[in-house]
Amino acid sequence: MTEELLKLTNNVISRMMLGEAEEARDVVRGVTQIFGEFNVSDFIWLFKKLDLQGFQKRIEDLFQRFDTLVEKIISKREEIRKNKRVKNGEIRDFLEVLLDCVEDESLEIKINRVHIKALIMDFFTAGTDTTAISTEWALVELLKHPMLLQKAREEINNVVGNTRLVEESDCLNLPYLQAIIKETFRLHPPVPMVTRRCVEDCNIENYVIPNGTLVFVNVWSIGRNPKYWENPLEFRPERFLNNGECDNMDVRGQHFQLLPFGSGRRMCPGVSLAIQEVPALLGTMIQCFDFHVVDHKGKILKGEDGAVIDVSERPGLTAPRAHDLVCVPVERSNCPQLNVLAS
Ligand code: HEM
Repeated sequence: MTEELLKLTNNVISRMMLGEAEEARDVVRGVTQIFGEFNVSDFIWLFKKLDLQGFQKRIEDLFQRFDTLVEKIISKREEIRKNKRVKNGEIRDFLEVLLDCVEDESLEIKINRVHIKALIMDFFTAGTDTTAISTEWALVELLKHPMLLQKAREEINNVVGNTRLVEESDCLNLPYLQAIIKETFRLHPPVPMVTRRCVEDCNIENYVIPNGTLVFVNVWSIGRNPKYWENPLEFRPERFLNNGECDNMDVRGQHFQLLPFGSGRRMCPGVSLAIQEVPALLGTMIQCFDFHVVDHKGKILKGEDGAVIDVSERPGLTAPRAHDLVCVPVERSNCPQLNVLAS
């Protein structure tokens, strides 16, 4: 499941940006992993110039692989643009818009090929792993709590029915599904730490934080703090519901006890996309499939056994599961796709 979800979110971002599905998964996982690793040379001045853990070589290798991939895509598109006239009303992808900007002499802020590559890298890194991780954690929690899964399915069945798939536009009418996703963001924020650079000396509760300090906001720990959350380690989507409707706590950085997308002007610019993509994806999956989880010995876990699914995390810029989620999706008998085929 881990691999398939990453493939899917990679394809979504790739088709929006580049108009085609390009394989950047391995590079993206490599980048997010290296971001979170402890580099001795960053902390011990004497070792500053030594690359004791081989980071430099890994970074250069990732850079080369990504650069070759994007260079090939941009060159191919430039060739196509030479021979093509833009038609009115034509839907254009992100790369097309950026290449227009490179050619536009009148722009106040000029952008060049290096900027385009950086933006593509940024969006791949920030928008694929995060979305896949959120969906995977939500699915894991539902598999561990079959009653909640059942409730989510009933809601989908009542609101959407079984003649069509869940769509993004349905999500507003699926408060329980939304609560599941908020609860997943609380317990398993895909980006566990948000960083800020202190721009002036300040004093917080008698701690002096000098100008220039890099400050880490531990979003993961805030989401599990009993000061803000009742029984914080319990996965309970109901905490976000008020008389069956979504409460007013959102994930857009206004409620500081829940900051999966950060806050302020550097908060995640992909939030609007993510909060449509994750529920639509999770909703469709639980609408269409039952999942039989396979443990690390290859044994299929059923019923109560599902509760033992491992929930340890792997460190990095993002916080994915330490072990891939391996499960067998079994098509449900009243799956909308089957119904469409039968009619
Ligand atoms: C569930 C999905 C996602 C989560 C949890 C998430 C979370 C975050 C967080 C916590 C930050 C740092 C914010 C801060 O410092 O205050 C961030 C930054 C960013 N995100 Fe997301 N993100 C997600 C999806 C996306 C998507 C789909 C895109 C793009 C299509 C995206 C693009 C970005 C970019 C470009 C930045 C850097 C912004 C900057 O430094 O100014 N993210 N994201």
